[in-house]
Amino acid sequence: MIYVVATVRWIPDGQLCPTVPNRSNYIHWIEDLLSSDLIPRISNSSETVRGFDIGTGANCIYPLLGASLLGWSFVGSDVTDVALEWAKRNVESNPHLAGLIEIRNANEAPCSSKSETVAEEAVRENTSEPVDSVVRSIAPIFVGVVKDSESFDFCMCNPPFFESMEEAGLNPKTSCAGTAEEMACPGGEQAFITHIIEDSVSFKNSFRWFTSMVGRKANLKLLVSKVREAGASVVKTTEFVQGQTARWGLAWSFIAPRKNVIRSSTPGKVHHSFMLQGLRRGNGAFQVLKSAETFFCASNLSCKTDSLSFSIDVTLSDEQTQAATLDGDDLPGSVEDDSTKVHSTVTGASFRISVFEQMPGTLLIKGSLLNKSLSGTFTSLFSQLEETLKTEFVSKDR
Ligand SMILES: C[S@@+](CC[C@H](N)C(=O)[O-])C[C@H]1O[C@@H](n2cnc3c(N)ncnc32)[C@H](O)[C@@H]1O
Repeated sequence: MIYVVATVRWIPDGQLCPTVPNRSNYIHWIEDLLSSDLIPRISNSSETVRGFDIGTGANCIYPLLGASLLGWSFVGSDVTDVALEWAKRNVESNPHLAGLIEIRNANEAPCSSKSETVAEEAVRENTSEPVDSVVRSIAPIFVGVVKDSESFDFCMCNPPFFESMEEAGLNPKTSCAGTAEEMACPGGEQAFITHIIEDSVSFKNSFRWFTSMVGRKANLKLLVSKVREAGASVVKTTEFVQGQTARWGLAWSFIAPRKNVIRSSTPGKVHHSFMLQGLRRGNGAFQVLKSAETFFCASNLSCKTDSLSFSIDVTLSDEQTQAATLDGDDLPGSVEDDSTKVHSTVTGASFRISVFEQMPGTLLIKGSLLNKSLSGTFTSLFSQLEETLKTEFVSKDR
């Protein structure tokens, strides 16, 4: 089991208390985006994945999760003194991660103080100005915060979703603890994310992926069209469901997609995940890991279990690989250019299953194909594993 080896120790009274499973689903979606071969990497990017968290909040939850789970480095921005001060405290209270996380004040960006005053007044007065006019009243997102020479693999954002605290209070699907600055901004999430989209055009070469969480499905549709109007070359969306709360993920990029990426006819992905929620008493990551091992051994697959990292490397023998290939499974995304096709002799296909504890009683099970072959076989085995583990460990009344 990989514990979330970061502590969010400091959250002042009234500030947003983060629910971890939804936050880590967003992180893992970004991980999938980064590992997809849809768009190339930014050429000058280093080995360590670098992210920018817009509105990191007092809890600094995304940088702490991303750094502890995946070793990513982050710049986290915010605009309120409370958020900036407490985010720094949270980073300092995790000395093993401190070198990976930098907190920046977006209000120190040029021309921000006037905008902030307008924005704060609008939230206080609960004005419902048209989105386009309030967008300009939101403090800078990237301008003056991202340095000229910098590049990031992605940005992420959990935006202030509402126009006012009254609106936040009316939404039964929202756990509303949080201050006005955290939860609301003039124009709500639509204006905030529109601001990110507009800024992203000027910073198109500084980020590989721009992403944001979206709280309302109706806004998602609208924002997708704004992203297209802005000239993005790739747009992706997803849905995150956690208990009663649904959120959506929006991602876009201005980098040209790889030319002639041909998907093989076999459907399959290189990463899969599912959650085990409401584990029966007495069960935890260790029992789930052992049960997953038994499942693969029973299918005559070779397993190497690492109880320290709570992962299993599963390998198909050459014969099993050849048999699956003959059954029609192939490379998930063979790259073809005009003149050459990449052929591959598939041997010893393998994948890794990892068990992460999200919170007591909730585990995230992740599967990653290690050598990108036999994605169809991997997909099918992973969905059988999901069914087996859910039947064994999760109460039926959930
Ligand atoms: C909903 S909270 C998210 C906090 C944290 N990321 C989380 O997921 O719990 C939104 C945050 O955005 C910050 N914020 C508002 N305008 C901003 C801007 N222009 N740049 C950076 N942060 C901003 C707020 O102060 C608040 O901390």
